[in-house]
Parts: sequence; structure tokens; C-alpha cells
Amino acid sequence: MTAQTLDGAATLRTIKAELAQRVAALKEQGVTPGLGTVLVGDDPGSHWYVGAKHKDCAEIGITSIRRDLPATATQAEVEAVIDELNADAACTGFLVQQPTGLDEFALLSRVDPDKDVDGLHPVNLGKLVLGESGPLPCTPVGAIELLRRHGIEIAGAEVVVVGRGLTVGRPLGLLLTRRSENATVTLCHTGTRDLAAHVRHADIVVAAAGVPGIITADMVKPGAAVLDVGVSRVDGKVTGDVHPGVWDVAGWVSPNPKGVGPMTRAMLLTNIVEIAERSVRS
Ligand SMILES: Nc1nc2c(c(=O)[nH]1)N[C@@H](CN(C=O)c1ccc(C(=O)N[C@@H](CCC(=O)O)C(=O)O)cc1)CN2
Repeated sequence: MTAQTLDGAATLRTIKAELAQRVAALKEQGVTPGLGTVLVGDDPGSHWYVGAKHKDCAEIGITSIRRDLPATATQAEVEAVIDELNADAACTGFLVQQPTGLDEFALLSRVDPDKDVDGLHPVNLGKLVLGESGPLPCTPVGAIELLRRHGIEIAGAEVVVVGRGLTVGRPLGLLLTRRSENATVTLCHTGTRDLAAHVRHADIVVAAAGVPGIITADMVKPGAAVLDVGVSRVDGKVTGDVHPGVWDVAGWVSPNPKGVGPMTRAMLLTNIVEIAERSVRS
């Protein structure tokens, strides 16, 4: 069997076309959505991600507010920029690109929860736990949207998530067990005794451990859907958690790059548009 591709790059293009229409409708009502980003330091990956986010915004009519700070920026300097964006009416929402090398919990907590386009503010993660509506974290929602748009049944599925990080694994477990998704989730991590035994039962595997090739073909149930979320750089090249041999066994695989990464950007754009639409309604 050769797996079909869960094509995040193509899905991002489709979602951008849909959102461009919603942005145009907002503009007709006098509202132009604006994305702010705060970037600290010189990490080439972070620069690429932030550049890609602003390019996406330009393509669909969202304005950009970019604050790039040197690696020497202090906690207080970054917090002052956050305060400025919290107060800026042209900024619909903004994010602090991670990693910053600073106290990220303090930075995230300082963002106005209503402008939290990353869905990572403690208030918004709390709303997710409580089942209240609010901005949702981009990568886990992007993973779910990628499955949904390829017609993969989530309700009733056995899902194994590998990784318990705050931006992917932990919120993904919460999202997938909501009534609207209705999956049964096993959350595996570095303390899991027999990872293969868990993965082998999964209809859907989400690999977000950041360990290159940790999911191998012998672990995967034939026909399963496998999402490769982990990003490592091996010899300067983006390398995922899924070993290439998995493509011979699985029914669906998301490539890495061009799988869940572009979906993170698609959900960021969705969060900005939704915040702007909410402002028109209220
Ligand atoms: N504030 C945040 N920081 C970080 C997040 C986040 O959601 N919010 N997630 C990651 C990085 N990330 C978003 O910022 C992100 C990751 C990947 C992609 C993407 O489109 N990747 C491409 C290829 C990238 C490459 O070649 O290097 C792909 O997968 O095809 C976009 C955004 C950490 N920080």
C-alpha cells in the first residue's frame, strides 16, 4: 500500500481563498483585520515562520504589524511591545513567536486574551478545558482540519497522540475528546513504556514528539492516518517524526514539510478573521 497525501499546502491555499472573501466582506463593513507579530532574536526558522505568516496575510488582505527585536531584548522590553500591541486598535490580534529565550508564560499572560491569535493564553487554554468558546491553538486545530478536509472519520476513532507539549499534544487531546470530535485519545510521551503497543491500535496517529523517525512502519496499523507534526532540523533539512517506511503501510500520511505546518498558518489566519468578525457583531 502507498499512503495518500494529507496535503497541507494545498489545503492552506483553499482556506486562504475562503478567508479572502470573508476579509473582503469585513472591509465592506469598514473593518480591516491586522496581524501583529513579536519576534525576538535571530533564529532563522522563526524568521521564516513570521515572514510566511505576513506573506499569507498580505495575500488575503490582512494588514501586518511587525515588531522584530534583537536577541539582547529584555523581558521588560518585550513586555512593553506587548502592551503597545494590546492598545493598538489597528491590531486585531497578535502573537509572540516562540521560542524567545525569555519567560514565555509571563509574555503569553500579558497578551490581551481577546487578541490572542495563537490561542495559547492561559485564559483561552482554560476556556478549552471548560468547553467555552475562544481562540483555539493553531497547530492542533490545523491537524484536525487537515483530517476533516480529507474526509477522515474522527468520531469514534482511536487516536494516539505522541507528545505532551503545550502547543500541540496537550491541547490536541482536549480538542479531540470534545463532543464535536468524539475521538478516543491516548496521549503518549517520553515516559510511555511501550510506545509501539499503543501506536499499533491507532486509527489516527499524531506524531508531535520532535524525535526524527520515532514512528516506524512496524508500529502502524495498515490503513491508519498518520500526521507528522514534529519538526527537527537534520543537516539543515526539516525532518519529521515519521519514518519514510510508514508510507508503505498507512492509508494517509501528512508529509513534513507541506503537511501540518501550513495548517498552523491557515488556522492563525482563521483566528484573526474570527476575532475581526466578532468585533463587527458586538
Ligand atoms: N507563537 C508561536 N510560536 C510557534 C508556533 C506557534 O504556533 N505559535 N509553532 C511553531 C512554528 N510555527 C508557527 O509559528 C510554524 C511551523 C511551521 C510552519 C510551516 O509552514 N512550515 C512549512 C515549512 C517550513 C520550513 O521549510 O522550514 C511546512 O511545514 O511546509 C509555519 C509555522 C513554533 N513556534
